Amino acid sequence: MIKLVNVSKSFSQFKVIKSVSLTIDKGEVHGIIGASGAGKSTLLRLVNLLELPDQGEVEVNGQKLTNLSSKELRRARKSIGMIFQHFNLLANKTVYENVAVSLELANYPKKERRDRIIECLQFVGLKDLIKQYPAQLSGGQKQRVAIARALANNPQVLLCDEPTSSLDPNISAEILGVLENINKVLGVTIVIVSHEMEVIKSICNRVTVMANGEIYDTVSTEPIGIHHIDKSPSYFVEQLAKAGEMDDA
Ligand SMILES: Nc1ncnc2c1ncn2[C@@H]1O[C@H](COP(=O)(O)OP(=O)(O)OP(=O)(O)O)[C@@H](O)[C@H]1O
Repeated sequence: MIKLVNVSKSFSQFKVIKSVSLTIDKGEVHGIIGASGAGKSTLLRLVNLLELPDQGEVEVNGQKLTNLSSKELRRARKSIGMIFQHFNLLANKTVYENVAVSLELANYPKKERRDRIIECLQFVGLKDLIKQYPAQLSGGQKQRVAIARALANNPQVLLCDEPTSSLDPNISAEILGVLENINKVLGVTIVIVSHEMEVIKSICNRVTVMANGEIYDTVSTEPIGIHHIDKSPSYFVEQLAKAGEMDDA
């Protein structure tokens, strides 16, 4: 599904990705974790050629992206969705229009656009907010819009760059639930960059650990499930009481 072969990338003189080879199979939820500056986001952006590699080959869905013309690359990118830590929504467009833009850019048949937009917003649980602007939404709702936008063109792969890092733990859990659903229900292969081990352990079945621009290891894992935190006031009081008991001990 995704194959990187000896991919390297430098910014100025600094080699950020050093001859990395990685294969991700169809249907995986693949995590990429590592310390800050390890090269996780750059590696993810190399998968859809948002960053062009200096060397090496990138193949997605059986197509060598590194061999394509810019027109062919635009077409190939329809099957690769992406979401970001800060959502990257268009502030002057409504929820509906944010999703519509992605279909317009892809020349999706005009007559079918409305149904497709509603379908995607329904999938992420936002059908009732189509007329709102991003500023009127919570962080979790903004990320859901970004997910709907990424899903609109029926991608085979969804790249997620720190998708929950701006969200509180409960909202993170909800977004992870949406991503898990996309993988299970729609069969989309997911690659998720995160510096949070809890996030990676919750839904990933294979994980690449990066260090200094290289792959330190890739391991198969059993997802432990998404941890929803109790939001009730009694839970907070209980936790504070426990902390007090530990201080007394
Ligand atoms: N466009 C760029 N121009 C110059 N340097 C860059 C650029 N993008 C990334 N870098 C540098 O490349 C290195 C790897 O960055 P990258 O964002 O891939 O790491 P990361 O593992 O995702 O880190 P973090 O978790 O902090 O986001 C860093 O030293 C970063 O400063």
